[in-house]
Amino acid sequence: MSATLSAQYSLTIRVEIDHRPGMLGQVATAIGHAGGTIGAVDLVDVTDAHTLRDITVDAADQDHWQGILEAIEALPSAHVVDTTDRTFLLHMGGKIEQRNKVPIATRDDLSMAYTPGVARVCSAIAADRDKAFQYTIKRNTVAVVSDGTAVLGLGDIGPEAAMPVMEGKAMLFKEFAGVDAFPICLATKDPDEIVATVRAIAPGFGGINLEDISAPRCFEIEERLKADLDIPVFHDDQHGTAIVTLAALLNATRLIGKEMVALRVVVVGLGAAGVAVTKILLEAGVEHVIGCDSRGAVHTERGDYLDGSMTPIKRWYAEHSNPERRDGGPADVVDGADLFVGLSGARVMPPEALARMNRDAMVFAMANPTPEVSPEEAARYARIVATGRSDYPNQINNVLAFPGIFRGALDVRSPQITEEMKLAAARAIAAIVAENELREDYIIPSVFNRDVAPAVASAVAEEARRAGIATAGEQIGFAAADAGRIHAI
Ligand SMILES: NC(=O)c1ccc[n+]([C@@H]2O[C@H](COP(=O)([O-])OP(=O)(O)OC[C@H]3O[C@@H](n4cnc5c(N)ncnc54)[C@H](O)[C@@H]3O)[C@@H](O)[C@H]2O)c1
Ligand SMILES: O=C(O)C[C@H](O)C(=O)O
Ligand SMILES: [Mg+2]
Repeated sequence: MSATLSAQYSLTIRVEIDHRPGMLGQVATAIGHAGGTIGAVDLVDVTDAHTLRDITVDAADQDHWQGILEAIEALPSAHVVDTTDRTFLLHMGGKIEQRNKVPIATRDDLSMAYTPGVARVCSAIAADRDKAFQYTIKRNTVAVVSDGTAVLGLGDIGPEAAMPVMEGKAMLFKEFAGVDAFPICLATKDPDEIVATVRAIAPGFGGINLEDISAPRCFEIEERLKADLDIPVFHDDQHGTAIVTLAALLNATRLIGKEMVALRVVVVGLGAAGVAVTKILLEAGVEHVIGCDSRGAVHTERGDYLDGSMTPIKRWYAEHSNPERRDGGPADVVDGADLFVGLSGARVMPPEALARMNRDAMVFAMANPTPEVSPEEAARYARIVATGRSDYPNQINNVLAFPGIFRGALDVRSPQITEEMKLAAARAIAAIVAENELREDYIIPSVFNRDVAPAVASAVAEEARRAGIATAGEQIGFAAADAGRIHAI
């Protein structure tokens, strides 16, 4: 079995096995021959005739599961009683919950936390709206808002189906930066309604993280909310991705010894992420980019540019890229490129085409959950390979950015996240990988590196102070989050 085994496809198999010596060994051997790897083995029940065991097995995919189950069933001494998909089990009832920070055990507790005492706090906030940051969850709370239209690379799957991803983002906010985040999935795709809804819920939040809202609506929604609200609004798929991609590229170019200005870059997928990545690369000094949407390379002589049917953001793209006005799909325009950036969908890039890239080629194939080209295949042609996948080195994922970005912005109560704050975040992520640690398979820190979010937070807060947009001087975040509670001062 050459396919990658993954905890994503971890199955607990309840097996009834004849109660005789060596029978468990037969089951284990059958699973091994079918290519599964065994994790935990638990004894559930024993009778004179049988043992009942739960055997946890990692597989490559659902077909592989089937093969493993058939291999067990083929044994005369064993019988599969039940199976549990551990990924679904983990999602049972959702992944997050709300918790209270103060006890409500006595009448006194109640009269302070709730009426009548709470009324004095309400009045104080009514007299000075700013006090909401001091006496409510606002100071540490972010809304993760999606309309379910561009969920990972799964596309428009609707708000209910988007919830597991948004709950996951909320977990990551809490885990890496102590930020309380709420998943909010909206049953509308209308930009006016989304903007009105987010504006209406904003009083309870210290920041708005837009997530998995498809292009081009995401650009307008973010711009309008930024203009309307006095708290940071950040579309993660645009800016989180851009920041992390730039961080990876800063280190990759250091390793191969090329300047940004000399790079020829091909970006495939000109949605939220692809456009934002292009913009940050241009800000960082890249000059030569070709972008491909699903109709091929974008340029100012393409039919939809000439007849005016191209969207405004792609018109901008056409005017800032592809100076030679090259035509064709990703496999055509990748000739002579130094960097391939994929932010489109599964397997859109034929691996052999990567052979026509320049020496020391870099391939960042970032579509989730399945990249544009498998990293194993890309590694045959490219010197540096990165994907959004967690089971391969160089995982480029926006989780390296958004927790620390919001931590830093909340800490200093910055009303916005500026371009300079994004660049500071990218440099902070890149700098986690020390000069002497840089390698082809280590251009970006692990998403589990606990130094990343604090480094990003302090770079972002520092930049906000430098720009004079920090409205609170004290860093309150990590210490308070570690203590599990934030005290009103
Ligand atoms: N690794 C990360 O951190 C990360 C971050 C953000 C997005 N992504 C991934 O990037 C992809 C795009 O996300 P998005 O938020 O920009 O979505 P989006 O819907 O805004 O954009 C996707 C774009 O890809 C284009 N596309 C689809 N198939 C294509 C093809 N064959 N050739 C060229 N273009 C094609 C679509 O037309 C669309 O414009 C998704 O797979 C997502 O999971 C990864
Ligand atoms: O959700 C992720 O893991 C990354 C990104 O936000 C995506 O939409 O793919
Ligand atoms: Mg996303």
